[in-house]
Amino acid sequence: MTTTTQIKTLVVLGADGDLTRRLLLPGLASLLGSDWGDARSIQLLGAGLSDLSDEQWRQRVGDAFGEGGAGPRVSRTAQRSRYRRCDVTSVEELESLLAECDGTPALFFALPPAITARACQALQQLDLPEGTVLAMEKPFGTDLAGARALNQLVGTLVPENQIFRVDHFMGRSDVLNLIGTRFSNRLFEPVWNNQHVESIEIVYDESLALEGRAGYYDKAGALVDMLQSHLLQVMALLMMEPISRIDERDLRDAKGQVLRATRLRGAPREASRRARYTAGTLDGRKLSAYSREPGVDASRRTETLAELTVEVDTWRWSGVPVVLRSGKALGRPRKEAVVTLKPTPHLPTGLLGNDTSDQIVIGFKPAGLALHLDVSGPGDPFDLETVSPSAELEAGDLLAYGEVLAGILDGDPLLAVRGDNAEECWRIVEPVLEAWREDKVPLDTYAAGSSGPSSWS
Ligand SMILES: O=C1O[C@H](COP(=O)(O)O)[C@@H](O)[C@H](O)[C@H]1O
Repeated sequence: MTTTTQIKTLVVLGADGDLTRRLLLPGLASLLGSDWGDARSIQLLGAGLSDLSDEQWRQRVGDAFGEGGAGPRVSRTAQRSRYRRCDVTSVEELESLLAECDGTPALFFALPPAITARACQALQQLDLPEGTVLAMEKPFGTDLAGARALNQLVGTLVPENQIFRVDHFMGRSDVLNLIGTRFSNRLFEPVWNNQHVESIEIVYDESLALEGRAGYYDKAGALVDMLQSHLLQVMALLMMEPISRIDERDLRDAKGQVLRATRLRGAPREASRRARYTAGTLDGRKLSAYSREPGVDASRRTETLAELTVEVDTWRWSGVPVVLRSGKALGRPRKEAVVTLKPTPHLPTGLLGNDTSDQIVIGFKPAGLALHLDVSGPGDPFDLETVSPSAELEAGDLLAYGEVLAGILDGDPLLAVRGDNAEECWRIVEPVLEAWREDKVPLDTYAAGSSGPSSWS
């Protein structure tokens, strides 16, 4: 179900922050420059603690818009946008901000969870215009109890379908491709179960290091930054039951069913690994150890590489290990979901088999699709070798944040994370967070630029 009121003003709370500049504004520019922008216009109102004049703000918007796509419509929105200095935890200041909105607003909280919660408490004192939409960045809360409390709080402000818990992976065409690939080809569904699948791996290994984000990252770590949010969403799309239609209810119900059935494959000691990078060389660039990065509190023991093995307890998936892994400063970036099939029940005697398993690989950044199959090799036709027919896929027209913003501004929560699903993601990782806090799982190390701890291979 979507809201019927049209959003007229996008209010960015935390407009002076890094996320707004790096992701949100370029995403908005890509949306305004698309067909969507032909039919719709939007007022942009930035709010933050910095003292910025409208002119300074417009300059920032113009620069960030330049990264998402220029064009007259895009520059017009930048030139008309306004900025207000605002303490978002103050009822009076929020009230004046809302009074400046033209028509129904979408409030985008580009803020840490604790400030978002305080801003929502302040909003409880105000009457929000009918149809107001609230959009919140990840992480949604900092643990299960926090996510539950935040869900209750935002639930007092607007109905669930007007709450957009943003996960930009859900706006990425290479991730949404999981739906198209799975459900528009007969090839995959018959083997998409524990009778045929041996294991699943969802990996997002990045060569990016901290990129000046210590203030946020050091408190989150790889597990919360990537697995708790993005990779569990990818897993839910990859493993959900076929849906009847692309609508928010079908899709979010199907994802929820997977998430509710997901548990760690054993105790955290067996089902999780963590590591942190030490000094090394990446793409010819010398990187210092994570612990020596400006803004890092070494005593916090934040991991920069996290791995979890989970299982989805359903008839379809029971017994299949699912490995989720993501890390920073890795020498061999690898961003993909790999479905490994079981060996055939019998290889005809006389056929010299490869001992590799068939695999279906769905690539993210770059988007792609590959199959690894055994076929007759050169020379002796009964001596098999592995081939990998593959296709590179084009990226979608919109940046991920553009896609996500389209949903927010149209009031369609299809790509947003529903409250119950956000809580499930915390429930899944909570035992690991606790075990890591209590140091029950060793913190391994790897050199920046390597492919991870040597003991992991
Ligand atoms: O949300 C995040 O995602 C990025 C990876 O996503 P991408 O679309 O930029 O490839 C990750 O680098 C960052 O740490 C995390 O906060």
